[in-house]
Amino acid sequence: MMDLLKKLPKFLKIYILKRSQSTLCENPVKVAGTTSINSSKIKPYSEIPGPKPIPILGNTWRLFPIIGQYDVSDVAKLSSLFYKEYGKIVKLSGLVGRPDLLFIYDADAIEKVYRQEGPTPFRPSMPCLVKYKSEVRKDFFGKNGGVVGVHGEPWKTFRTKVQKPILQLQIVKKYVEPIEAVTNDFMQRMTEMKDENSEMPSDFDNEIHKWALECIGRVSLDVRLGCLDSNLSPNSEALKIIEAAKYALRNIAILELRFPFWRYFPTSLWTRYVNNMNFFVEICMKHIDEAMERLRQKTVKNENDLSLVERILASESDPKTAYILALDLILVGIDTISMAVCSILYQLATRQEQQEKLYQELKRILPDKNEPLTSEKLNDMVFLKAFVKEVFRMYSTVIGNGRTLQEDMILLGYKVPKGVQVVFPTLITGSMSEYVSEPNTFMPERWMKSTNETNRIHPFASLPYGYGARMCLGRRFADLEIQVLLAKLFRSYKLEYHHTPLEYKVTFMYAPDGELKFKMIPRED
Ligand code: HEM
Repeated sequence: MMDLLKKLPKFLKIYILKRSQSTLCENPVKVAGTTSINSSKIKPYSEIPGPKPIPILGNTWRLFPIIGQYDVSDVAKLSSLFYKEYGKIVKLSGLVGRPDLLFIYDADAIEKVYRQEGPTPFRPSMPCLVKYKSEVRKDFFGKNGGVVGVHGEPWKTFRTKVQKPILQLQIVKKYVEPIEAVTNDFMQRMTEMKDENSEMPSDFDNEIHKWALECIGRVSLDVRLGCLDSNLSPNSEALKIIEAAKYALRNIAILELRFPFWRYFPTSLWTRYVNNMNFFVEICMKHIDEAMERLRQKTVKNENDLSLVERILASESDPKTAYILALDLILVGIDTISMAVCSILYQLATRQEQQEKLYQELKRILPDKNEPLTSEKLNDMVFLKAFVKEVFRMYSTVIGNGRTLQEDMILLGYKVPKGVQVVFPTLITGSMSEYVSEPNTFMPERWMKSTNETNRIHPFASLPYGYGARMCLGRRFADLEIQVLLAKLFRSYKLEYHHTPLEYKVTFMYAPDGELKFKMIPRED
């Protein structure tokens, strides 16, 4: 078109350009989620379908850790009902004291929001934590609030300081051995815990939680916390940490699900929450100070020899960055991963054929089951990684993500004002036939390179770790921890499940709801 224009006489060029500008409003414009739409047909926000505001709903919808505003008890079902009843865009308004929620079940529209989120994306966060960081302990956090529950420039400044080391493959690779050591202790504990039928106890999920806690302690505090020891005394720091971890994150749901009295006066649950958070701040300071002392005593300070914590300490004059980073990683890096592991283990234990495939892959890469892991060996475990991705697609642990719009935007033909909280229901979009072929078939192979071209997956339909500048900061460590656990466990043992099939539910995250009494059978070779 431009080439053609160049060849025309000047007066004709001016005429054509003016005409095209004057008719711009009538021209089709590209709108996320549709092919094109006439801009005069863009519909007002008020016309977006959705349930009529019911005041009581406002009391049940509360912020959900990490991803935004959700009713913790049945959001997965509710989200699916919304889609069936209203279609690809659903507005939930009339929420008491909070902005509207806009659910979008369209991978193109999700892509548009992510791509236009700007340099400081805004993810709605847990109000409890926001209050704790910005009011209760303002003295400690000041302007250095970390990444979770922090927005705008303070978020960007902190994230820029820490994201290079935490996402650098060279650094993550260093943790294969330490995470393997934690995992060996966990497997030892599993063998001690199994009953006369070789089954795990009914609270096995708690043990997985301790493994996750031990892993995150090793990464963010440079220490073995000792949570996997079999005989923890009631006064031990490890036991206190295990208890506090439950209140720091899991019980946030209770605080935020009910009417938020804690916003107005300190309820007993709120006081407990604050005390637990204070305890975590102390733990982080104590272990980071010890790491700093070790670093001071190191004679050779070659950057490549430093741990994650040491790198942060070496690059910052104030240890506060390391304290606060550790706190944030602990807050969001335990339940996410432990619930994901519960789900992956359940899927493997109930899909014997696929477990056998995994075992064959592991046997090929690790002929001797006792040989140590390396990052190269983990890289070769393509079926293992594909299996995890498929679990995330069909049973997304974090069932969605969200962004608060910082600018007005046209989404699916509607003008959406800034300030609205857009929800991306990953759990639903990951199983929509227009984005994923054969969505209801559990097929890890779809994630493997060799799979044929007819296998489609829209890149924004299933994003377990989010996307863009605000994407999960711990994703490389999360992947590593999951891979190490699966490689070690399934190379040496077979897991079976012989009880009533479990339903998935959003209790805190999306995970099988019930006792994970896996039978653990040693592999002969
Ligand atoms: C399977 C386990 C995990 C899942 C599914 C998961 C998922 C997510 C998601 C969806 C987000 C929001 C991203 C966005 O807004 O685009 C997030 C944020 C975050 N995650 Fe993870 N995560 C996992 C494990 C971890 C672990 C182990 C850590 C710590 C080592 C961690 C640290 C963080 C942090 C610090 C953020 C906030 C980032 C920011 O706001 O700048 N996550 N995660």
